Order: sequence, then structure tokens, then C-alpha cells
Amino acid sequence: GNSIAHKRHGGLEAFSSPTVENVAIDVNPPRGTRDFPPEEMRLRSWLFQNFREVSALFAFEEVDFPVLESEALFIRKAGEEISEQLYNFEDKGGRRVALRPELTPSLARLVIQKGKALPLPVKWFTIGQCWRYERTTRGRRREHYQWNMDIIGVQGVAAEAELIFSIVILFKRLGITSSDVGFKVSSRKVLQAVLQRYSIPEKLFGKVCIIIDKMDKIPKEEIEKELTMLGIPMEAINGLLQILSLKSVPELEEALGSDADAVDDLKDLFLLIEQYGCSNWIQFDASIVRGLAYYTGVVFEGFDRGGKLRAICGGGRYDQLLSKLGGEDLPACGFGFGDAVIFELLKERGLLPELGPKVDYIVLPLDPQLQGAAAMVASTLREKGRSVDLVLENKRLKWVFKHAERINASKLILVGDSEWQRGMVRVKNLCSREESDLPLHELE
Ligand SMILES: CC(=O)Nc1cnc2ccccc2c1
Repeated sequence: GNSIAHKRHGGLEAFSSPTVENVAIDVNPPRGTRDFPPEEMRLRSWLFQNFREVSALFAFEEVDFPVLESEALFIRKAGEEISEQLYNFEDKGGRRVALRPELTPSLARLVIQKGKALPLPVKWFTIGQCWRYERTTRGRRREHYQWNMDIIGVQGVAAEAELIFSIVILFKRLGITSSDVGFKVSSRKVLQAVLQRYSIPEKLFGKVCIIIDKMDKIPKEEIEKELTMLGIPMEAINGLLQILSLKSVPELEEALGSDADAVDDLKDLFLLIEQYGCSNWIQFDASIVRGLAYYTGVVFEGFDRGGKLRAICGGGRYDQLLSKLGGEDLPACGFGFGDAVIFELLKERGLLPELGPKVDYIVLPLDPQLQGAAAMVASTLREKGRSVDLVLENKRLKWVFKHAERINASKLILVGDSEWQRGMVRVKNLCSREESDLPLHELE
């Protein structure tokens, strides 16, 4: 890391001599993690504020969980990347713990904890930092923030429709249209139907899904090899790969028969989507499986029509997750929306907002004796809800005007002796340049 010399402050030169007690720390954050200085933090807060407002529009309640969970919550033997890259360790009490790689298991844990006392349907949202430990060879990030929305206790696909619609509203708020992005929708019941046809044991379902999900990342031969290693006969593999290439529900109906669960779900869902007026955002794509083992029904992902970016968001139905975690099963569905790809999309589309700092007032005591008076002026304004930057040191006007520009202040209040004696202060509008002397109670 690059050691820092505290040259700016007199008397701290000691730091520049790296003796044992003064070794300079590495000023960069740990590998794969990010700092959020003000400019980046304003963009993040802007995105998260949109997440929150959309969640409120859909009457979801905010929840939160510890970033640290028992490792057992995420140990799944389905070959998922998210489990293989778990940021796990043994704590000082000898407990096996992990930084959460996703939010859904924590949400499921809280639902189980609350048990039958919880009125259904549960509609909860959260925005949380998730972690993975990747071999640094790929230099990819080890943390990201995810917005999650989940509906627990609703059997029908009206729940999935609501979740997809909430993301459409989010996109619209960010200025993203259906010509920029779309949703690919399918159902894992398609895979289930094919595996049943070839009497593949249910317990292989999760593993098969995870292998199939890698279809667009690794060569077909590798997919076939991994499926063969699970004991799936070539005939079944060909059946799987064939059905995954379908691009319309009628084709799917042709292949599975009209009484197939998967067909019913998808017909209901596409009808709802049409009634909602969102058909141009959403398409059926049988190749969508998603990379989490616990999905059991409808799955969907938001994609960039330019084809350059990874999935923007994704989700689906997970009706058996609660029982897998030892609870009573409840129908459940949800999605995760990460904070990385969306910014790449917004940047590419020129949709990043220009967010600068904004302050209503700067208050400047014209001499040190008036610091208290200036503080009183500042608190009067703050009690009225105005943002005030109170100058805390004896600064020259030249600095104050430069500072006002930097923090984008609207007005400057000069607390001067002669005015103060008359209970007045000098207010300077930094846009119109007009000035006036006002009594304290007239400031707004
Ligand atoms: C593009 C990106 O940052 N992805 C990312 C970054 N960190 C993660 C951490 C946990 C799980 C998934 C993650 C995904």
C-alpha cells in the first residue's frame, strides 16, 4: 500500500518516520472493496432513494439483518458459485460464520423465527451489502449492495408479476426504457417436467439447474460432461438442451403438453403482464434458469438489450427454501438488484444525474468575538430546517467566497459588529448578488 506522509499538519512529521509504532497504514480499502467519498456516495444515495421510494409505492416494509450470519445458512451442496465463494471463517468463539453472500436466506430465517405470528402476505424489502471471497486472480469486487424485494405467502404468479412491475417502475424512474432493457422470464418447472419425463431423481434438481445456468458461460460439451457425471443419461440431456432453446410459450406447450404446470404459470403470468401494459418489457426465454439452487418456479432476469452487460437483476419463486432451513414451508418469491451493472448501464446511456453538494446558508462571523453570535444565527436557521455551514475559523472573505462556490451555498450571512448591535445580520444572495440587512426573526 502507499504510505502517507502527514505533511499537511505541522508537528505530525513523526508519522513520516516508519518506526514500529508509527507504521503508515495502507490508505486503500481492502482488495475488492470500495470507499464511497462524497461524489460516489451521492450517486449511491440517489439510487438507493429510488429503491426505497419504489418499495414504498408497492407497500413493502423495510427490514434488515446482520451482515454476519451462521455459515450454515448458506452451505448448500448444489455447486453454486455463491457457496463456493463464501466469505466464511471461524470466530473467536469457535463459531463457523460467514459474511452474507445474498439476503434471501436471512429473510427466510427471520420469517421462520417470527413463525405463525406473522400475518401473510409478508412484503419486505432491504438494501444490504453482500460479500464473496473470490481468488483475486480475477480482480473482481468482493462486495456489492443489493436491493431485495420478497413476497411470502402468495401461491399465484400475481406475486411474481408485482415484483417484475416494481422493477419496471424503478427503471422508468431512472430514465431507462423498454428499448434499453428487458426481462427474460421462464419457470424451473420446465426443467422439472423434463427430469420427471426421464425419471431423474428429484434430489438432483438443484444441481442440474446450476449446471444448466452455466450454459452461456462454459462450452456445451462441458455442460454435457457435468450432467453425465450426475448420472443423467444422454437422452435426457438432449431433451433438456432441446427444450431450453424454446422462445415462446406456445412452443413450450407443444413440447410439454397443455396441462403442464410450467405452461399454466407462464400463461397466467404473461396475461397479467399484458393487462398491466408491460408486454414490451418482457419475453419468455426457456434458457433462463438463474444460478441459485433454491428456485422452484418462475425465474426472471433483467437484461441490457445491447447485450454487453451482465444481468442487471434477477429473481424467482422459492417455495421450498423455508423447509430447507428447517421451517414450515410457505410460498415465496423475490428478487435481487445489484448496485454494479445498473451504474454501467446508466453511464452508457448518459443517464447518470449531475449531483453536487447543496447548502442553503454559509454563516460567517466577521471577527472571532462574534463566533457565538454566528452560532446562534446558524441554530435559528437550522431549527427552521435550513442547512447551514457555519464558518468555524477566522477566514478571509476571499476563502469564504471560494468555499461557498465549492459547497454550492445559496446565501451568505455576515455577522458583523455594527449590525449585530442593532440585532441585524447582512444577507448576501450568492446568485443574484443582492444584499440586505435583516433582523434574525426575518431569516427564513
Ligand atoms: C459486478 C459485481 O460487483 N458483482 C458482485 C460483487 N460482489 C458480490 C458479492 C457477493 C455476491 C455477489 C457479488 C457480485
